[in-house]
Amino acid sequence: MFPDLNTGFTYEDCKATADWLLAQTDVRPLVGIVCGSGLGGLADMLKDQVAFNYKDIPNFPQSTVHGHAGRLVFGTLKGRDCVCMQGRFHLYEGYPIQKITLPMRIFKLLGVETVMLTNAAGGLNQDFKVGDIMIIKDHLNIPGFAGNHPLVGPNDERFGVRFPCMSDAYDRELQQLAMDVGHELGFTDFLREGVYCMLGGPSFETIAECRMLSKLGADAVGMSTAHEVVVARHCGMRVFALSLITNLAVMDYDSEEKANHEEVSGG
Ligand SMILES: O=P(O)(O)O[C@@H]1C[C@H](O)[C@@H](CO)O1
Ligand SMILES: Nc1nc2[nH]cnc2c(=O)[nH]1
Repeated sequence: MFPDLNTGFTYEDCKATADWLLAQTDVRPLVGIVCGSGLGGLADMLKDQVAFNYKDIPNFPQSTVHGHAGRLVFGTLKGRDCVCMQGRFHLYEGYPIQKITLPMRIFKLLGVETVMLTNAAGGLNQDFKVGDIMIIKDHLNIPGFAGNHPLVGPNDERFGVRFPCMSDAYDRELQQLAMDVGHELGFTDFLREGVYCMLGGPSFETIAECRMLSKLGADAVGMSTAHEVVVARHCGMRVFALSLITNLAVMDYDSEEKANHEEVSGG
């Protein structure tokens, strides 16, 4: 089920994959998009699509999660060349973290300059409602704290430096632009900003864990994005990211609410 589990993520491997893709399409994307759980419909907005199933792309992992179609879609959005991952990879699927972040390096080698990531997340901030959209301003990379970090291992300087800075991980100009456009479009009531906390999953959080994460400063919790952001920033791409708040984290022992993937992925 998981071919090439521990291989296929060196610079040469990533270059071979990027060159293979560039040979099959005239699209030269400057923007790369990652669709979170249940958000794959974003890819359908691309015009003049050229799409590849992940299973046909050399070195690519396969999507194993319901709500992640497993297609890389090239096309145009408002006349701009884009590439879109209709489905991403998560730590809990069993792949090494270097493998699940490989698409960020392939984006870079395709010519992508800006990455836009989306995810489904549980709201920890007591002011949040289901359906809110949170512009991510920062993250807590909890697997990274424990050493499960995508940049562990030999550093290839062709991608980036050994010790990349992360205090500017989320591009402030893009955050402000999104906020301004959101207000203009009348999204003020459900547009938020906050800190996203990545956990490994696949279990949802206990009540004590949710309370702890909230005290640590997280506004939303999920199982993705931070590892991709670290790799995208390491190789110098600009990053913008959004969480769709699909459920509210259970913080109270009297609550009857239970997080579940159907609610998160919209089906
Ligand atoms: O890919 P994302 O982060 O949107 O997926 C979220 C987190 C888990 O993979 C899943 C939980 O239902 O949705
Ligand atoms: N870990 C986690 N991931 C999610 N993805 C969507 N909702 C949640 C949640 O409540 N917790």
